[in-house]
Amino acid sequence: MVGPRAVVLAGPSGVGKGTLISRLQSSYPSIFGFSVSHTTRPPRAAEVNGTHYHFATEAAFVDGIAGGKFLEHANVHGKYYGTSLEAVEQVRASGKICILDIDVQGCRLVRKAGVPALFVFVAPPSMEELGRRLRGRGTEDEEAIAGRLVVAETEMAASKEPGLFDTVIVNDNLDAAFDDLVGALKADIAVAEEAAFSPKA
Ligand SMILES: Nc1ncnc2c1ncn2[C@@H]1O[C@H](COP(=O)(O)OP(=O)(O)OP(=O)(O)O)[C@@H](O)[C@H]1O
Repeated sequence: MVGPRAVVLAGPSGVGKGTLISRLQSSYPSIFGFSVSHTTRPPRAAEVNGTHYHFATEAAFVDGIAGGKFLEHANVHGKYYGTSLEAVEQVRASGKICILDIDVQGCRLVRKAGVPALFVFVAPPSMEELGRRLRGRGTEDEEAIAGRLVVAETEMAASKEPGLFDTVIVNDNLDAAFDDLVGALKADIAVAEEAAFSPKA
């Protein structure tokens, strides 16, 4: 089975990507899936290799980067994290739509790798509203919020880059944005529903 294409959600921090993703999952259980990331950080107590993360040594991870294994990767406080092409393919092979919540640079790499996906940019109604949401969430201090707002300007510019995003959804009213997202994914959801409800051979 080929399976449905992935959905890539990008957009400034605080725009509501996580909120939209939770809603997709609760409205369509068993249709969406997440790829299992690789990391070089040690497993925590209850974490299972291959389920929560693929735990890797730094040497193996660095080899993987050189070998083009990762669609995107980052080093956070000295530990590597990455999404492998194979992990995304595994979700697709299971018949689910793989959700990728990545930054604009990651989108460029996923495009370049030729991964079949719908590329969605989630935009705020305004920078003022984006700032309000970041403050309202209460998870970052003022300095971090200011930094995120600066990055957001660059991301907004990238959203206009020709051929990068298939659609831009403005998350003003959450219900309307969710309807737009589901509308853009209509055909993909139908493919995944077919896979979920047809008996496996
Ligand atoms: N349409 C909306 N109207 C008002 N508030 C919203 C809307 N969508 C999301 N929010 C709120 O904005 C805040 C940021 O949303 P969320 O955490 O989903 O953003 P995010 O894009 O996933 O951010 P990050 O990339 O930093 O994880 C949350 O407090 C959320 O409840």
